[in-house]
Amino acid sequence: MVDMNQLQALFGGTFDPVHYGHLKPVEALANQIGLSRVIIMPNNVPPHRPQPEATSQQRKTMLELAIADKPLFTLDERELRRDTPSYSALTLQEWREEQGPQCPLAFIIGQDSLLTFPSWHHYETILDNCHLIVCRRPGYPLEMAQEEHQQWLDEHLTQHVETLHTQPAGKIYLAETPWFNISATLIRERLERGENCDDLLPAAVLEYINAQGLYR
Ligand SMILES: Nc1ncnc2c1ncn2[C@@H]1O[C@H](COP(=O)(O)OP(=O)(O)OP(=O)(O)O)[C@@H](O)[C@H]1O
Ligand SMILES: O=C(O)c1ccc[n+]([C@@H]2O[C@H](COP(=O)([O-])O)[C@@H](O)[C@H]2O)c1
Repeated sequence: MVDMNQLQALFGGTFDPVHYGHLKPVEALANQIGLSRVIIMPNNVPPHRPQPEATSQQRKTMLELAIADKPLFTLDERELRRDTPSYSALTLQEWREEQGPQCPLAFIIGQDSLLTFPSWHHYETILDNCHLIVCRRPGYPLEMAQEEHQQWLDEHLTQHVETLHTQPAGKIYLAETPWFNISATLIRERLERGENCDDLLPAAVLEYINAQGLYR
């Protein structure tokens, strides 16, 4: 019998700020595939984008507020402790070394991140250390732009949740999570224009943003 509590999942991001498009698909995912815990990991120096508007400390505080009443989530601060680019390949290698070779591990990303994944630092090594679990995101194609990357994706795809719980790494799972048309960019733009964001992120996070005068 498969022990469905073995799989550990890390969810990395910039979270500038954290919003329902991060939290709700991952909560649905946890129910669908059986995750008792998701470890949220904010980056410090995002490798492929400009520096965030909020400081690392502010982004961490917003995450703490967002997950305070959600026991599914815990926070991992390892990337915040490094001043070098937060390369996922390095982080996941380190996590694998801590957890040992047999433990099933996964990295959760959104569909947009899958599309850029082949441009990530040493991307081909990431699947040596973990599975990739991809949440749906509206507005992004389901196919990779280049044929060779589509081939790479096809070679690693699995539709079997059990495989994620029994094999330590190496598979890509496209989860059928609900769509949320929310981005941190949209929230920053709306806040700059003084528009309402009540339905886009947790109230405690919004209160903190207002108290700090962020994204004005
Ligand atoms: N609405 C969403 N649906 C599914 N996945 C999402 C959504 N928003 C973000 N993600 C995923 O969460 C992870 C962290 O995303 P990130 O912190 O960059 O948020 P973002 O909203 O994309 O930010 P920004 O607009 O600043 O680029 C990424 O893997 C991303 O694909
Ligand atoms: O390692 C890389 O080269 C790399 C390139 C782009 C993104 N990432 C990671 O992917 C996660 C989602 O990224 P983002 O930019 O959508 O927040 C986050 O943990 C990033 O640090 C990692």
